[in-house]
Amino acid sequence: MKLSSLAALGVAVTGEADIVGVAADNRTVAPGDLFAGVPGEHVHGARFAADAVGRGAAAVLTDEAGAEHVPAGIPVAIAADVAAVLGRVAALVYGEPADRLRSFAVTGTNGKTTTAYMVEHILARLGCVTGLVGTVALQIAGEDVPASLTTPQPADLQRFLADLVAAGGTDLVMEVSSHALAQRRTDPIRYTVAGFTNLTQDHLDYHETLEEYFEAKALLFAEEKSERGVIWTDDEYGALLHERLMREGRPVAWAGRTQRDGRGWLVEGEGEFTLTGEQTYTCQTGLPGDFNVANAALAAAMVLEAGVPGAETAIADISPAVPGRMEVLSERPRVVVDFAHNADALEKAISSLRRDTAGRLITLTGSAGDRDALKRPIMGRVVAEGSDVFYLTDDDPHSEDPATIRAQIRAGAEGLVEIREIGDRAEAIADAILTAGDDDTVLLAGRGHETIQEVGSDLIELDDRVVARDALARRDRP
Ligand SMILES: CC(=O)N[C@H]1[C@@H](OP(=O)(O)OP(=O)(O)OC[C@H]2O[C@@H](n3ccc(=O)[nH]c3=O)[C@H](O)[C@@H]2O)O[C@H](CO)[C@@H](O)[C@@H]1O[C@H](C)C(=O)N[C@@H](C)C(=O)N[C@H](CCC(=O)O)C(=O)O
Ligand SMILES: Nc1ncnc2c1ncn2[C@@H]1O[C@H](COP(=O)(O)OP(=O)(O)OP(=O)(O)O)[C@@H](O)[C@H]1O
Repeated sequence: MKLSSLAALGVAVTGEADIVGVAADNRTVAPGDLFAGVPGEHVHGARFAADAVGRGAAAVLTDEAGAEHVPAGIPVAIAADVAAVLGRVAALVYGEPADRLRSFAVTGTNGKTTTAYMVEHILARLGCVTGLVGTVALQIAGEDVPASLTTPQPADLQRFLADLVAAGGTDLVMEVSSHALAQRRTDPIRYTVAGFTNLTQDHLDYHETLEEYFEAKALLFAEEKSERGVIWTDDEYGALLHERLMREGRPVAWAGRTQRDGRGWLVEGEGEFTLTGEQTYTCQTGLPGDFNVANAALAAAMVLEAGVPGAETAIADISPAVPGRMEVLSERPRVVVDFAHNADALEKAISSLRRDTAGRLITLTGSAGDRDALKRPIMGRVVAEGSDVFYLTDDDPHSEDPATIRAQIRAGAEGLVEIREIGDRAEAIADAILTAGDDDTVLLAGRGHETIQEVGSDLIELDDRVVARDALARRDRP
C-alpha cells in the first residue's frame, strides 16, 4: 500500500513509500513496515525511529512532537493522535481483514477468558476456523501464537487478523479488556456480536472510579463497535447497560435467570440448563461453579444471536478445557487451581467449592503488586469469611514489597480465620497440600495458567499446577 493512501484517514503525509506492514515497537519492525512512534506513559515511541529505519522501516507515523526524532529524508505521516488512528491505519495496510470475519467480543471483569473459550468451542464444533485472542492464548485454529496483553496493541491485532484470514479463518473470538477499549486498541473492528459478563471492583489503579470503568466497558456496545449486544443481566451493571441500550434502540438481547423486557434468553437449571428464547434449547457445561453456567449461557446466546447455522446443536455441550480456570488437579484431597484474583471471583469460586466439600475449605492466595491495592483487604475478608484455613502468600509482587502486600490482605482477614502466612508461594502450596485431609478442598487462587512469577525485575518459573502435582505425588509416597 502507498503511504499517501493514509491521507484518507486525515493524516498529513510527506514523501511516498510502499508499506507492507505496521509495527509500533522498533524491536518488531520488518523491512517495508510503517513504524508507528506512539507517545506512551514512559517514553515517546518516536525516539526509536532511527533504530526502526535501521531495521528496514519504510516510513514513520507519529505526531508533531515525535516528528523531530524522524531521520531526515524518511517519508513521514503526522497524525494529531497517533494511538487513536493507529488501528484504522493498520487495518487499511492489512486490507481490512476484520471485514472478512464474523467476530465475537467478550468484555466484563470476570469470565472473559472462559466465555471466549466457550464461544470458540461451539464454533469449532461447527467446523469454523477460528482465531482466539485473550489472556491465556492467541490462537489460530487451535495453534498458539505468542502474546503478552489480553487485547493486543492495534498494529499487532490487525496483523494477527490478516494472518487469520490468510489461514482460511472464518471467525474471530476476542476478549476485550477495558484498557483496550479506553485506548481504542480494537478500532476499527465492528464485532458481529459483543457480550458482557459482569462488572465488579478491579483495575481501579487504571480507571479512577467504578463508573469510569463501566463507561470504558460500555464503549464496546456502541453502534460503531458492534452490530448487536448480549448482556448477562443478573449482574447489576449488566442490567444498567441493558436498560441503556434498550433506551437507545440498539439491537440487544439479555441473558439471565430473571425474565426481562425485550429479546432475551432465560436460563434455568444448573450443570444441565435450558435456554429459552424463541425456542427452548438444552445445554450443559462440565465446568464447575454456577458462574460457569452463566458464562456458558452467555456464550450460547452470543452464537445464537449471530445466527450461526447449526448453533442449536453445537450448544448442547459447552465444556472446553480452559487452562487454570477451576482446573481440578485431584479429588482426595480436591485441589483446584483458579485464576480468581479479585473479591468477586474469589467469593464465587469459594462458595461454589464450599457446597461440595465435606471437610475443610483451604484457600491459598496473594495479590499482584503494582496493581489495584484497594481490592486487597476486601479479598482478605472474602477469603476469611468463606474458608476454614487461609494460606496467605505472594502473587507477582512486581516492584512492591511482598510483605506489605500480604499485610494489606491480612488487614481484611485478621481474627476471622486461621491464617498461615508463607511468602514463598511454592512452599505455601506444598504445605497446604501436604497438611490437607482427604475430605478437604484446597483452592489455589490467583495465578491460574501463569508460569512466570515477577519478583522485582526477576522472572521466576512458577506454575501452581506443577508445584501442586509435585506435592500430591509426595503425599502418595508411603
Ligand atoms: C497502561 C498500558 O496499557 N500500557 C501499555 C502501553 O505502555 P506505555 O504507554 O507505558 O508505553 P511506553 O513504554 O511509554 O512506550 C511507548 C511506545 O514506545 C514503544 N517502544 C517502547 C520501548 C522500546 O524500546 N521501543 C518501543 O518502540 C512502545 O511499543 C509504545 O508503542 O503500551 C505498551 C506497549 O504496547 C504496553 O506494553 C503497555 O501495557 C502494559 C505492559 C500493561 O500492563 N497493560 C495492562 C494494564 C493492560 O493493558 N491490561 C489489559 C488486561 C487487563 C485485564 O486483566 O482485564 C490487557 O488488555 O492486557
Ligand atoms: N461469570 C463469572 N462471574 C464471576 N467470577 C467468574 C466468572 N467467570 C469466571 N470467574 C472467576 O474469575 C476468574 C477469571 O476467569 P476468566 O479468566 O474467565 O476471566 P477474565 O475476565 O478473562 O479475567 P482476566 O481479565 O483477569 O484475564 C476465574 O478463575 C473464576 O474464578
